[in-house]
Amino acid sequence: MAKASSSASVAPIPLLKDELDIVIPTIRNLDFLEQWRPFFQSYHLIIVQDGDPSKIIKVPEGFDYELYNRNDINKILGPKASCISFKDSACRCFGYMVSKKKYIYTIDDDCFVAKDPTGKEINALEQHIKNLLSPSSPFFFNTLYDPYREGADFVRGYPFSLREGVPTAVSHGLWLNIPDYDAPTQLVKPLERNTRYVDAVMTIPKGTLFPMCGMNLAFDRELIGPAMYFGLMGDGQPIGRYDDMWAGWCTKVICDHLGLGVKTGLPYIWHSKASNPFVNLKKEYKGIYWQEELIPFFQSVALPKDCTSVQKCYLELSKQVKAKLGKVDDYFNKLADAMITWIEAWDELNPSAAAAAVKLSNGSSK
Ligand SMILES: O=c1ccn([C@@H]2O[C@H](COP(=O)(O)OP(=O)(O)O[C@H]3O[C@@H](CO)[C@H](O)[C@H]3O)[C@@H](O)[C@H]2O)c(=O)[nH]1
Ligand SMILES: [Mn+2]
Repeated sequence: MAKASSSASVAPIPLLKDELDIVIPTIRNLDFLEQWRPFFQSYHLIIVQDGDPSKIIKVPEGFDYELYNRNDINKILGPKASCISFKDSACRCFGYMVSKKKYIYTIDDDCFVAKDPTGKEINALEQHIKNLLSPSSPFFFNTLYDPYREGADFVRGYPFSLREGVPTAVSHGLWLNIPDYDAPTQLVKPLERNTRYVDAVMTIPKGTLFPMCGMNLAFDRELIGPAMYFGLMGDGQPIGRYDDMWAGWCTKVICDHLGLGVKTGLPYIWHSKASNPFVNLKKEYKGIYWQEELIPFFQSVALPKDCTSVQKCYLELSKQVKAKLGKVDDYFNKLADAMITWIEAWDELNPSAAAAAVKLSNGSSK
């Protein structure tokens, strides 16, 4: 007898629907959400409005969101608001701090739904969630890339003792169309577009830094949230467009120390707008030569064994920034202080997580 099978077309419940916030930094109306509606509508949005707080940001109907402008940030954080950048996408990290969810996805408002080589629309959020919910393999490189992916596995010679992997803290997505190039590269190659879709997700090996871009990024807020400070950028600061880079370097050395994983690759988004390369050059230029000292610094960072929580790691990192980078430029002394303010503000807004971190540090979590 033919097997009767009827399944009412019940829409699957979006993964992590009540455990993930979408954080969007913005200076413009959020019409871009229309394209993301099928993928984002079930999730709560945290909109961080930068620039003039009196400007009204239009959000399309039907989205569940909270919006914070500069007045709100100042009211909530008081003097500690000084650690949140103004007039730079770095302001987005305020959204990470006020969220109460386990996971964060952050996306820029000029990023749209991309299509894979078959022409299918990419649900970037779903792929990030898959990346975060499956382990990472930072201690030994798997040449077939993500071994936990459908149709892949660990290759011959991969130690079985390492195949359990470690928890994934960060999922770093990529971009079709406008690549995230620095200003000099953008100036030299104004027409270059990224058309290459690489069907891979890989763990960034332990001990290796990477240039983390904030425009299509997800992370486990409970595992690594306090390290995702996007620094002092924009208005009144000597540098911009190094917010996500700074956060990525701090995050990676702390993930390496705590045995957490960072993945990069899928999903892709469609980055639609090239920001002005001349404006970008003005923002970036100090970072372009400073980073020649910053990278060796992060490569040489050693965190003490008793740094068992992200907060403790981050405060230790702040000390080392002051001691070793303060002589590069006084900006790093200010940044080191702002790193401390960020942790104080984070713990103030997240007291239970802070208490758990202290318990962990005192080893009293037995
Ligand atoms: O002063 C500002 C400027 C912009 N924003 C919001 O931030 C993101 C990114 O802005 P935009 O797409 O205009 O700039 P890009 O150069 O493409 O951004 C890339 O460089 C990084 C700079 O840090 C950024 O993370 C990358 O994505 C948009 O949502 C703007 O609305 C802002 O909040 N304040
Ligand atoms: Mn952009």
